Amino acid sequence: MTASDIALSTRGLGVTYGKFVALAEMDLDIRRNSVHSIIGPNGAGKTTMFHALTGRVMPSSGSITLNGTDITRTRDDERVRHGIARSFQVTSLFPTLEVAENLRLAAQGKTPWQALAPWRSADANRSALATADQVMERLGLTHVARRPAGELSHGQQRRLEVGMAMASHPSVILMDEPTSGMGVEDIEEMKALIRDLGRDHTVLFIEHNMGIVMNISDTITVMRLGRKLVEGPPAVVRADPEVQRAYLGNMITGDIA
Ligand SMILES: Nc1ncnc2c1ncn2[C@@H]1O[C@H](COP(=O)(O)OP(=O)(O)OP(=O)(O)O)[C@@H](O)[C@H]1O
Repeated sequence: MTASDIALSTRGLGVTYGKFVALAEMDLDIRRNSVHSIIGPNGAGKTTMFHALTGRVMPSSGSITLNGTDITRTRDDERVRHGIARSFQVTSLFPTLEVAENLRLAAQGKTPWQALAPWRSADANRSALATADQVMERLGLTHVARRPAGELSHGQQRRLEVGMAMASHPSVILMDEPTSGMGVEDIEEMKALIRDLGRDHTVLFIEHNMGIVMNISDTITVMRLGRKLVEGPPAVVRADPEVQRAYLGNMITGDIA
C-alpha cells in the first residue's frame, strides 16, 4: 500500500478528558475507496475517535492526515472543506423541506436561511441541483424527491442522512451506527448502500451489529480501552484469539460466526 492509497490516517492519536485517557496511541490507515469499520465494547473509544477525526474534540497527542494534508489542528468546518463528511442523525434533516431541497442545501453547505440570500449565483445553484439529482438516484429516493423529508419512512430518512453527507462531495464519509434502530428490510438497504458507496468513496463507520460488520467491511479495527486491539479483513478478525476472548467475555456483543 502506498501513501496515495490512503485517504485518512492517524499516528499516535490520543484524547484525554481531564486525567482520563479515552484514546491512546491510535495508528489508523483508511484505504481509499474502501469500507472500514470500527468495533469494540461500550466505552472502547470509538465515538471519541470519530470526534477527534471530525474536529469536535481536539486531540491531546498525535496527528491526523487527510489526503496528504495535516488536519490535526483545523476546525471542524475546515475539515468538511478538506473532504470529511459525517452522516448525522435524522435531526440534521429539515423535515418540512422537500427531499430534493434538503440535498440542494447540503450540496451548497448552507442552512435554509443562508440559502435565501439573493446573491447566490445561478451556476452554484445549478450545480447543487445536479448534485441533489445524482444523490437521489444513487439512494433510490428520486420517486420521493418532492416529499417533505419529515414524511419519509424511517429507512428513507436514514438513507437521506447519508445523502446529506454525500452531497458535499466528500472524500471520506464517517457514519456512526448507520443501522441502529432499523428493521431488517431497512438494514439490508443500508448495507447495500454502504457497500456501493465504498466503490468510489471511503467509508468509515462505527457499528455494533457484527453480522453487518463481517458482511460489508474490507477492513475492521477492533478497539478496547481506547486502544487498537486487532485490525484486518473480516476473516482475520473473526479468527483472532484476542477478539474471540473479548466476545467470550461478553466485552463485545453480537454474533461473529
Ligand atoms: N466528554 C467526556 N468527558 C469525560 N469522559 C468521557 C467523555 N466522553 C466520553 N468519555 C469517556 O471516554 C470513554 C470512551 O467513550 P466513547 O464514547 O468514545 O466510547 P464508545 O466506544 O463510543 O462507546 P459506545 O459504544 O458505548 O458508544 C468512556 O469511558 C466514556 O465514559
